[in-house]
Amino acid sequence: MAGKAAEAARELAAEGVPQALASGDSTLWGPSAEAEAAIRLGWLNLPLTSRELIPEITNLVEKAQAEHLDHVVLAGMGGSSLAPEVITATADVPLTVLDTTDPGQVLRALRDRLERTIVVVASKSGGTVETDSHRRIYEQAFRDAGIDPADRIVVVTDPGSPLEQLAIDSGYNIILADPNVGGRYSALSAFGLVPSALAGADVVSLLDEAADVHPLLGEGEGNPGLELGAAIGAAALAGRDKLLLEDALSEINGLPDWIEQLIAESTGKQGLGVLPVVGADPGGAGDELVAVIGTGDGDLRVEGPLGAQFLIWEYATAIAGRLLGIDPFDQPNVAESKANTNELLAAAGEGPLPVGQPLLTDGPVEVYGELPGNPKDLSDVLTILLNQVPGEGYLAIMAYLDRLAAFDIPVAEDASFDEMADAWTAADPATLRALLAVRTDRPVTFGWGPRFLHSTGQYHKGGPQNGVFLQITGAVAEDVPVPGKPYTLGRLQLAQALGDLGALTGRGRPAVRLHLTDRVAGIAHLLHAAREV
Ligand SMILES: O=P(O)(O)OC[C@H]1O[C@H](O)[C@H](O)[C@@H](O)[C@@H]1O
Repeated sequence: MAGKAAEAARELAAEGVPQALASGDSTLWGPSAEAEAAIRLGWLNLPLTSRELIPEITNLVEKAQAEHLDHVVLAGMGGSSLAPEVITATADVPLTVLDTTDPGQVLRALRDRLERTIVVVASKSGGTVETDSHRRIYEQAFRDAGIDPADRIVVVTDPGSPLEQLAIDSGYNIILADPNVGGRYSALSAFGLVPSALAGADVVSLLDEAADVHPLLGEGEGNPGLELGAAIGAAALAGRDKLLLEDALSEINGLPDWIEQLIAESTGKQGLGVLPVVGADPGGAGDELVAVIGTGDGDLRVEGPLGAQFLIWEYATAIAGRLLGIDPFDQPNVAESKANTNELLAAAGEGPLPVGQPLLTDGPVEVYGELPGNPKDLSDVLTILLNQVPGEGYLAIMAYLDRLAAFDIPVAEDASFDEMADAWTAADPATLRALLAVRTDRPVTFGWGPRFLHSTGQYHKGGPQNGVFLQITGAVAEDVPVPGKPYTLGRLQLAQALGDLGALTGRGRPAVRLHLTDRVAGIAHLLHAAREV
């Protein structure tokens, strides 16, 4: 394997690819990708060009500090929030990220220090429904509290987007991003820097870290981006196309979630692609490739501080894309689930969404979908799904739930940290990943919906068709209207789940939806059923 990676890197160097990529050559991915690539390579120079933003960002930060706005909320999906999440977690500064349509999770943010809240509305396209909904909800909440939204909303978007126009009309602070950078490559652009700086992270150091590796990107030797991209691309071509991302020993917090979007959306298309697997222990399957961030054992190790990591992984993804023969800058299948969601909402009008009849009900969990083998209960359903995963395939769990709800679980006042952690784990739907992973030698992934729709969702629909899908939705206790729209967040969330389910079943993939009629009891029941064999 190491030999194949080195050979691929040598060949790429002999063809002059590193120099061409570093100088922004848009022809590297073939004629059909050229037009898109021509407007998508700006990320290569962000360590230098983003410095122009620093005075503007510093002004914004000083103004927010002067007004004591210390609760920073970021509304943004995919590339518009994943990088700030890692940057702030690594810098250990608080940032509330809204990349959900879960009413409970949005209400938690809304009810937290509104009088000291500043909201960054970040959307490259300016048309993303989740972000648009969050903006509407916060505008209303500020007005209801007698606060002028123009004093509290900062917009980050591309020049010319509908959101820019709206922000101008509304008198919002606007920071424009470099339009020649795609969403998932935008970590070092205004999308990564503005919310992170407001939250208190040192973004100049981040740019410095990236600038340190920048000169290496044109090199044929000693180029970490070339080596990583050649290793990922050569491994995938040889059938090792499940990329396990390990960061347990790293000082960088949460980078695998950002890498997941970059790799899954960039490579998962035309029936090809590399599946990132986050949070899993290596299972020894023949198609696994283990990449370690910082220190630890794996097939690949990527060293360096966060700013450098961003640039190296972006460059590596562009290189892997060339080796795989795909366009690493488009996301052709993401729109499909969005279109399904819009159609479902429009067709239902004010009536109920077409959820269908449950196949079975097991306590607080309803099971929707078609399955072979006549399952009698939830335990049977999970066993059948695991058995359906093909030899080269994977199981994807997709939870359209509140990802912070587990922390609401009551714990005894004198509980130790370990006891608290056990209580959270027992209430966390994400625990299902590990419980099912021990029952199969195939990778099991976990994504929060709709967040993953802007990440691995592309791979699920555009990559190799060997996934098996387990959706989880939940009853809504308290819903949130979206001002100016005919739907609530809860309705949008369910329509998103159904829209994606339709896209998956339409491809003939096995997919079921588990609906928790009582969320807390349903998660406990589900985790219990997953333990039974
Ligand atoms: O920044 P936005 O235009 O709102 O886009 C947010 C996300 O939306 C889409 O789903 C794309 O597939 C992602 O790559 C992007 O990061």
